[in-house]
Amino acid sequence: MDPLLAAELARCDDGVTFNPKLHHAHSTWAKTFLSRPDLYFQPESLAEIEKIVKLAHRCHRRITTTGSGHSPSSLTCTSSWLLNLDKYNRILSLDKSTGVVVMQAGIRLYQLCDELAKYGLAMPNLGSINEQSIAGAISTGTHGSSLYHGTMSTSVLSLRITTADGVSRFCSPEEDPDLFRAAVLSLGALGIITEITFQAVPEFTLKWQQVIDSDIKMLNSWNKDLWTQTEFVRVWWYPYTRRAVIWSAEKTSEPPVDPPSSYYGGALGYYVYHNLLYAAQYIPRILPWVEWFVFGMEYGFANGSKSQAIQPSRQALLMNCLYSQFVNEWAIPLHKGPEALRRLSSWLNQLPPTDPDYVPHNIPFSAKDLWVHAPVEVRVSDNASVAPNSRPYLDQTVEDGPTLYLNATLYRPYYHDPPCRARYYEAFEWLMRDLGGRPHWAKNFETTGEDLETMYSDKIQQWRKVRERADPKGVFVGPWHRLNVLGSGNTLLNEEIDSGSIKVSDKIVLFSGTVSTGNNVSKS
Ligand SMILES: Cc1cc2nc3c(=O)[nH]c(=O)nc-3n(C[C@H](O)[C@H](O)[C@H](O)COP(=O)(O)OP(=O)(O)OC[C@H]3O[C@@H](n4cnc5c(N)ncnc54)[C@H](O)[C@@H]3O)c2cc1C
Ligand SMILES: O=C1O[C@H](CO)C(O)=C1O
Repeated sequence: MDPLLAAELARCDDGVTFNPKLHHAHSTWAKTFLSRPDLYFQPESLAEIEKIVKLAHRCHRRITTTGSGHSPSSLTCTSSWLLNLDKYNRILSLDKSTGVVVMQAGIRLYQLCDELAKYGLAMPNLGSINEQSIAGAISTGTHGSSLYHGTMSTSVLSLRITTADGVSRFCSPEEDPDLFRAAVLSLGALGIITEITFQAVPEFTLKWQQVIDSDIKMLNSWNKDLWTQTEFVRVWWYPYTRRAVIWSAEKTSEPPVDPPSSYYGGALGYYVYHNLLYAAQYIPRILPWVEWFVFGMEYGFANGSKSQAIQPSRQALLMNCLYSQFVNEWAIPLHKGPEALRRLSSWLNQLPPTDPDYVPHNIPFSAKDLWVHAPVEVRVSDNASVAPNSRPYLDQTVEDGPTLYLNATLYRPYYHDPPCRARYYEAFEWLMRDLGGRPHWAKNFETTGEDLETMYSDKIQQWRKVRERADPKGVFVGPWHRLNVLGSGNTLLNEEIDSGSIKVSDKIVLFSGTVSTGNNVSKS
């Protein structure tokens, strides 16, 4: 054991458990980053959490908190101390009449949804999955897809956070609003969120339908009723076939109806798709055909094909995210959506000016010989009406209007990096920046801290000020934070410089051979 830690432990003989695990391996869900923390903690009480923080502080160690490791970037990677709240996940109180629920912050969203359902309550919205912890989900700005809802953090009424001095503090829009606005989207860099008070809603059932059609039809309805036709709407856009799946859902009191099943929709489709993507690693030019075939088989080859079902919201809002993937998601003003998709299509498809869908894309990178499996997830959210004293400083959504999220997904068949990713993402991010966008904090963006600083201007400065007050020595700061949100200031006493994260690439078979990237986190 580290002699400094041994001495500090001997000094604080307080009977509180301090029980780290050694040799823990932590990886992101997509297995794009792997790290081996020195010590791994799963505390079961607040006293344990506070003790870990105090000891880290005194021993000049950094603490990273991870929920379910679903952030696709290296945000949760560390070679120092890693803490997870899976055993600190109980509901503390629940008021059925007001929908106000207080919970320990490690609770996973599926556990929360199950608990709420017992009392006739639900989360107002969900993203694609329910694996995340509530603290992890709010800490990166997780969102679903609805113009009638904001990001998940907009349902947080107050929270409790253990800051670097080992003291747990409450904050809300009324009580220490600065701390609240910094902590409600903190990227783990302020402290350990231990408790969350959340506004749930009466449980609801959704009647959804999914229609596949031409993308032009979708773009033409953009400014009419595409996003307002029902409370929840999301779109998957397939650029090579120029088609789109529109999923829309409305509350109903009708009895449940299971989604339709088809011989292809289950395991068969899953493996066929996976293996076709794998084949495309060797022959990338088949990707437009793969897109046509896979989505034709899944949703129908004819435009206008439909499917529908009626399910509880906690099932209906989820989707199967399939395989390991890179995700590069940006928030741009909603009204710029048609321009964004048309320019991306013109670039990706290298459309000639004679093509009816052609627009000048102005993207300064070539798409020649570039083949990517490029379904783009198209979603919306609206934080514009959130009161200024509760809006997160690092909120990536559009300040004064509805937000469009474009998510450039790239699957990694059997954990192999797809070809052309670097050039595709360079072009995609260039376009997103050109349209005034900001990246989703959790995802695989390449834009650097300097650009981010410009995008957030005074807000990032305000966030830093509160962060410094909560954690002056950098107990919660690692290389991802330094690169993306902390700027070029002095290295802090506890700050982790070498994360020890390991980059996993297609040259390496996962876990049977890995390469350390040396002193700094490197993006996979
Ligand atoms: C398959 C898949 C689907 C997804 N779908 C969506 C989606 O639909 N919409 C969307 O917006 N995002 C989506 N995401 C991203 C995901 O919601 C976020 O990455 C989320 O932050 C993950 O939560 P987590 O519990 O796994 O947290 P982690 O990834 O483990 O951590 C995320 C951040 O939270 C911090 N953190 C975690 N717990 C605490 C705590 N107790 N106190 C302080 N800080 C803490 C961590 O330090 C880190 O900075 C998806 C990701 C995947 C892999
Ligand atoms: O990060 C994400 O992954 C899925 C897409 O597969 C999703 O909806 C995200 O957001």
